[in-house]
Amino acid sequence: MSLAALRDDLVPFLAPYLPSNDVSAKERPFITLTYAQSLDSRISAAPGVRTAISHSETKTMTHYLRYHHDGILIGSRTALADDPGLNCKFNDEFEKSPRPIILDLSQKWRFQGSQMYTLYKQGRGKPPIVVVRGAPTLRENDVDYLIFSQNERYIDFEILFSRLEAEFGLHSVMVEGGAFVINELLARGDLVDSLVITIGSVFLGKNGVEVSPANSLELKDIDWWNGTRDAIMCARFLNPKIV
Ligand SMILES: NC(=O)C1=CN([C@@H]2O[C@H](COP(=O)(O)OP(=O)(O)OC[C@H]3O[C@@H](n4cnc5c(N)ncnc54)[C@H](O)[C@@H]3O)[C@@H](O)[C@H]2O)C=CC1
Ligand SMILES: Nc1nc(O)c(N)c(N[C@@H]2O[C@H](COP(=O)(O)O)[C@@H](O)[C@H]2O)n1
Repeated sequence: MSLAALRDDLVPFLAPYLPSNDVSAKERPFITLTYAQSLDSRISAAPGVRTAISHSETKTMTHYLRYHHDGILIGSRTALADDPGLNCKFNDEFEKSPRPIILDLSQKWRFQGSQMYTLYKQGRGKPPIVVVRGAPTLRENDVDYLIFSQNERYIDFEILFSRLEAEFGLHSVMVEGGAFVINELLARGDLVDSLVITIGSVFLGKNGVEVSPANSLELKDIDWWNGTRDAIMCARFLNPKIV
């Protein structure tokens, strides 16, 4: 199904927070942390339940962000629970789809049979990079594997992002979730260049999957957009040092 048209005022609103076209050599990609949350800071109604929070206006905004990024990163539980497409439907410019990156150290998720696979085979999405620990137990066609040492329990995002730039030439990556990944990145403001949060006018309640940083955080360069049912906050971290 086609997306709703992008609201005109979203273009100047988002412009200062988008990756620049500067392709000079950098150590890591431009990182945008972006997700949709409820008023009570939940990103889904319950663990493993795909939950629509965004209005059609802000859904289109997400695809506009996808249009502007080389990669899109999610954790394995989001891949397994949501079976997301992660392509770019903005103006049906599927060739602008970002490269999906799945953090799946123990290789529980499969590309074959997924929505991403269907879209790729239809020429409407890109094949994924799967981040694994040790040699992949199963190598799927068209998947690139980014292999970390067997000893790694959790990957350091600084190293991951540098490798995505150096080995795959990704100059910009948007991190979409889920909660585990978002909370990790909220603690690594030094790695996040832009924060784009959609706030839906809904409460999801105590069973919902919560996002919240371990410590308080201050933001700068804050701007708000008001839509029919959602708001979007764009910002940067004020003191992006690990505490
Ligand atoms: N509303 C929204 O914008 C979004 C909502 N969601 C929702 O989030 C929920 C899933 O969130 P979670 O359960 O928190 O899982 P998650 O999607 O954050 O995945 C967590 C898993 O990712 C891997 N991982 C994360 N960080 C890692 C690291 N540093 N190194 C190695 N592996 C790492 C691990 O396997 C970990 O168990 C789903 O219900 C989904 O619908 C997901 C994305 C966006
Ligand atoms: N922006 C946004 N709003 C919501 O309400 C959401 N539930 C999400 N979820 C994220 O989008 C992925 C689905 O992508 P496709 O539409 O299948 O391409 C989902 O896996 C979450 O990462 N995002």
